[in-house]
Amino acid sequence: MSLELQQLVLDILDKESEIKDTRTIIFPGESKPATSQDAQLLIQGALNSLLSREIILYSTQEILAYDLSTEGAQLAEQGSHEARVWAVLPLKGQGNGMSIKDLRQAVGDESAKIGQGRAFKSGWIGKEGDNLVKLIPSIVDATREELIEIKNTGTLKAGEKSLAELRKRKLVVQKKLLWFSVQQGLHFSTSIEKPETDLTSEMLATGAWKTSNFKKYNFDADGAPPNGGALHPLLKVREEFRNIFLEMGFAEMATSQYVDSGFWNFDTLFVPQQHPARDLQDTFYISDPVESLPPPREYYEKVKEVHTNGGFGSIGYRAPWQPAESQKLLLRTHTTSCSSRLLRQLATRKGGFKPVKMFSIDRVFRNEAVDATHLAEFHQVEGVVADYGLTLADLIGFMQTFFKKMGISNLRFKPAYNPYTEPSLEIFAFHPQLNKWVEIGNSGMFRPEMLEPMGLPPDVRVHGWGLSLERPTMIRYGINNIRTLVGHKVSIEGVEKSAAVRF
Ligand SMILES: N[C@@H](Cc1ccccc1)C(=O)O
Repeated sequence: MSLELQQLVLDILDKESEIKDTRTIIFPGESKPATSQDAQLLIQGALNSLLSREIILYSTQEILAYDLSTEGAQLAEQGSHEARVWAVLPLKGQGNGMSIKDLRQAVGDESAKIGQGRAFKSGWIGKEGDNLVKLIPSIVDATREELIEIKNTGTLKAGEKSLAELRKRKLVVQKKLLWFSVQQGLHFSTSIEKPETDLTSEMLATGAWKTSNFKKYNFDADGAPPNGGALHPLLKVREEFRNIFLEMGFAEMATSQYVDSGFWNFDTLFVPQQHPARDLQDTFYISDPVESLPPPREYYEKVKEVHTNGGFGSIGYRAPWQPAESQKLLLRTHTTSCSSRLLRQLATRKGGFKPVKMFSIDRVFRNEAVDATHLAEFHQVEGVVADYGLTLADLIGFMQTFFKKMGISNLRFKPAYNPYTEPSLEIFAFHPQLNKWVEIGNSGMFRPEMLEPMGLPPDVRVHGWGLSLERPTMIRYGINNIRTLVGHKVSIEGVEKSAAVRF
């Protein structure tokens, strides 16, 4: 229809150079002009399309008009309430009149109620005893006539007063009527060419773009809403953890080294060089380059000494030291390598050691067989507190506050082993759906063998705790298979099930 209408408008404009009032347009196949508002809106659609190509110009004209309400439309059809009351009553002097009950039956409750009053006032009806009679043999139903006039013309010749009265009676409503005046535009032509909307590679290759007519870009049009752009669940949960740490007065530490040396990832943490976790099966070693730059000499010597011969009350591992182990390049297996760097910085900073609370949330890598609960790369959330005279009770207190802010208040701690902490505690929380205690993190007080070679004062205690970002994210979003978090969703039933019980 729009194309047909566009053509019609152009043909009229071609003949008459202007359309003053679009309500004069006769639609194809019709005999009368399309004066209705619906027709004008159709015309507006066609005009907009022509306007966008500057084929025409148009201005919008607006008038206030009146229309019948539902009740008004009904009265226009059946007659006003008062006329209907008058019509059913017998004329005075012919019989005994009609009882109110019979009147109600004849015209309905509403017409009987409203119509009686108005008919009395106009002197159309009167009483004969308890009954009603009509007083005059004929009436003019002015209300109905006015309503019909409004229906046909949108207004009343009789003027404002009658209109106001009908509006008060809620028989008519006001509405805006639109129509348009149209002129020829800059690119006026009577043939409608469908303009190109895209510049294609074919047009470029053939040179057709030079003569093509392109649709003007409409910078005011609302774009299609994109359905992407949401944050990944891991990022949302990371933000929650970050906020908890910030609320507790922690600052974020630097975690930029995905690739680190055996020295920072293991040696500084007093992880023995023969520890199974260093094994190729658990750690991704870098093949090119194989070696890191040499570690800071003086510190390196202290770390080596504590590993091989002990010190600070420790007897060390008394195992042969292999410098090559320290300089192996690897993908960090935990963010505790970053905590170690941070602590060494604190020990050597110019103004001397100051207590800190720091956290990190970042990616780590382990050479693990991928299954529903394990990935070869995941994220760790780690908190570290360094201060004078901290005790195990402080660590437990910190973790209780931290996990409470995550909505987990029922914690248990189990003695565990980390090469770099003593005592070490695994953190368990009660999972109400699984109805059992599940491990949610690992923690401990860093050993003197780790802290003292760094040069931290001997009465400084450091404790830390760590957990994965993936596990709480999976719980929060009801995800059973960790692979769902990193792309393709694998849903092998057995895998999903075992993942669910393992939390
Ligand atoms: N690095 C430990 C977590 C941890 C951090 C700090 C202290 C103790 C433990 C892990 O990978 O699980």
